[in-house]
Amino acid sequence: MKIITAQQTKALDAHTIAHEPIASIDLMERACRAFVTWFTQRFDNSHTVGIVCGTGNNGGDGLGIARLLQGWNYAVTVWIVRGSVAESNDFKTNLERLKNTRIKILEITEAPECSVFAGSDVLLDAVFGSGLSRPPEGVYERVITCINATATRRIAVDIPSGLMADQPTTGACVEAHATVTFQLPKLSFLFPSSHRFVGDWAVVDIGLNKNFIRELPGDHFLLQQKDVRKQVKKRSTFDHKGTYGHALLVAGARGKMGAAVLSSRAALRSGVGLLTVHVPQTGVDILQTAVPEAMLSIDAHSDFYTALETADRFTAVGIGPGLGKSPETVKALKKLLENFQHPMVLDADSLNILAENRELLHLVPPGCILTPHPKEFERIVGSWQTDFERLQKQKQLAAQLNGVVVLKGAYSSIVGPDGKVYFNPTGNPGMATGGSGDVLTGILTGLLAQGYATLAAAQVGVYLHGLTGDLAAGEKGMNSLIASDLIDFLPEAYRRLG
Ligand SMILES: NC(=O)C1=CN([C@@H]2O[C@H](COP(=O)(O)OP(=O)(O)OC[C@H]3O[C@@H](n4cnc5c(N)ncnc54)[C@H](O)[C@@H]3O)[C@@H](O)[C@H]2O)[C@@H](O)CC1
Ligand SMILES: [K+]
Repeated sequence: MKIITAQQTKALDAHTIAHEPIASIDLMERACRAFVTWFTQRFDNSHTVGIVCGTGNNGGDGLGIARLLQGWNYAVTVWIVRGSVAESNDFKTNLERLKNTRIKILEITEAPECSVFAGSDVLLDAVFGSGLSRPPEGVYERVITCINATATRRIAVDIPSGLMADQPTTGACVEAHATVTFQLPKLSFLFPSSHRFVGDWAVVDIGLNKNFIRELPGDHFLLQQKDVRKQVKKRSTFDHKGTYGHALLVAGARGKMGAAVLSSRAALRSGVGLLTVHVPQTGVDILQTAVPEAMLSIDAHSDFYTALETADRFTAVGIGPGLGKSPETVKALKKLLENFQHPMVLDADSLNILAENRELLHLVPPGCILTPHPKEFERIVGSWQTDFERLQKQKQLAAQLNGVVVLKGAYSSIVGPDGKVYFNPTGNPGMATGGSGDVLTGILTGLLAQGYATLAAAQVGVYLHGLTGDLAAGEKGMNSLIASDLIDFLPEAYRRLG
C-alpha cells in the first residue's frame, strides 16, 4: 500500500473526479458515507454527537456526516468555525443540504470558552484535513485546545486538525482517540510522535483511482499480507536440507545464553536447512539441551565470543544477541566482517560495537540487515529532532552500508539502499519484552540462509515476527506475552502466509 503526500492526495482526488467521472460533491458524499459506516458500527444512536467543522472540504465532510448521522436518528450538534478560510463549494452545498433538518448549528467566530463543546458523548473533528499548510492560529488554535479539553471521545475525520501529513507538526493539534482516514494512511500516522494526535487509525475506502495511485511516484509503503505472501518461497518435492542453507548464529555470553537459545529456535522454525550456533564453553550444555537440532561451534573462551575459525561454509550469519562487548569480541567481530562476504544480520551488541568502533561500519559487507531498536540506532547515527529526521538518517545509513536497516518499534520501518521505506503493520506492545529482538534475528538469519534476497528477507521476517506476536497476544494477552511464545506461534504465522 503506497503512502502518498498531501499534494498527491489532492491530485488523486482531482483525477478521480475528472476520470471516473464523479462530481466533487458526490465524492465527498462517498467519503461521508464511508465514515458513517465505520462510525455506526462502533457507536449506536444512543450517543449524542458533536461535530466541529471548518469551512474547507474537511468541514464539508463534517456537515455531510452530520446529515447522514441524523438520518440514522443520532442527536447531532454542529459547530462551524469561521476564521480566515473561505467556504469551499462542497462545504456550501452541504450546508445548504442541512437547511431542512433538525440539526442544531452553532457558529464560532472568535475564541470560545472551552465549555462550548461539553455535553456530547462523541466529538468529531472536521476543522482541517489534508489541506492544512501551516500551524493553526487564532480562533482555530483555540478551538483545537477546546476540543482537546473535552472529556468525550474524540474522533478525527481524515486527519486530526493541526497534524501535518508529511512534515513535522509544530503547532496546536487535535488529540484524537481515533482517526478515520480516507483511502490511504498519511505518512505521519506511522511515527511514534503522532500517536498522541492520531490515536488508533482506520482507513476507509472511498474509491479513489487505484491506477493513478499505482503510478504516483513514492518511496513509502505499508506492507500488506498479500505482498508479503508473494515473497514466501514455496518448497518442492526434491528439496533437501541443503536447499535451505546453513546458517550460523553467533550469540550468547555467560548469563545471556537465553538470547542464543531464542534466536536459534527461531532460526530453525523459520525453515533453515542446517543451523550452527557459535557459543562460549559455558553455553555448550545449555544449547545442546535446549536446541538439540542445532550444531555447535565452540569458542576457546569459557564466557564470551573471541574467535571463529572460519565462516566460509555458511550461507548467512546472524550475530549479536547476548554477545557482550569485551575487547576480544570486538576483535572477533572485526575479523568476521573482514572475511565473511555473504549476507549477515547484525543485531544487539554487534550494533553497539559498531557504534563504539565506527571504523567497523565500513567493513559491513553489502546486503546485510541491521536491526536496531531506537536507542541502538541513536548510538550509531546520533540524535534526531523529529521522526522525519530519524527516517532520513535511516535512509542515509542504509545507503551508506548498501544494506537494509530495520528500525524496530510499532510500524517497524524497513529501509533499503535505494531509500524505499516499508512500514510493517503487524505486531503489538506485548512484544516489548526481553528476547523479542533475538527471535527476529533468528528468523532473519534463517531466511537469509535459505537464499531470500536481503530486502525480501527483511520484509517477510519482520512481518512474520509481528504476526507471531499478534497470534500470541490473541491467545495469551499482551501482558503475559514472552519471547518464547513468539517462536511457538511461528508455525501458525507461516501457515497464514503460505
Ligand atoms: N473532493 C475532494 O477533494 C475530497 C476531499 N475530502 C476532504 O477534504 C479535505 C481536504 O480539504 P481542503 O483541501 O479543502 O482543506 P482543509 O479542509 O483541510 O482546509 C481548508 C483550507 O484551509 C487553509 N489552511 C490551511 N492551513 C491553514 C491554517 N493553519 N490556518 C488557516 N487556514 C489554513 C487552506 O487554504 C485549506 O485549503 C480532506 O482532508 C478530506 O477531509 C474528502 O471529502 C474526499 C474528497
Ligand atoms: K480533521
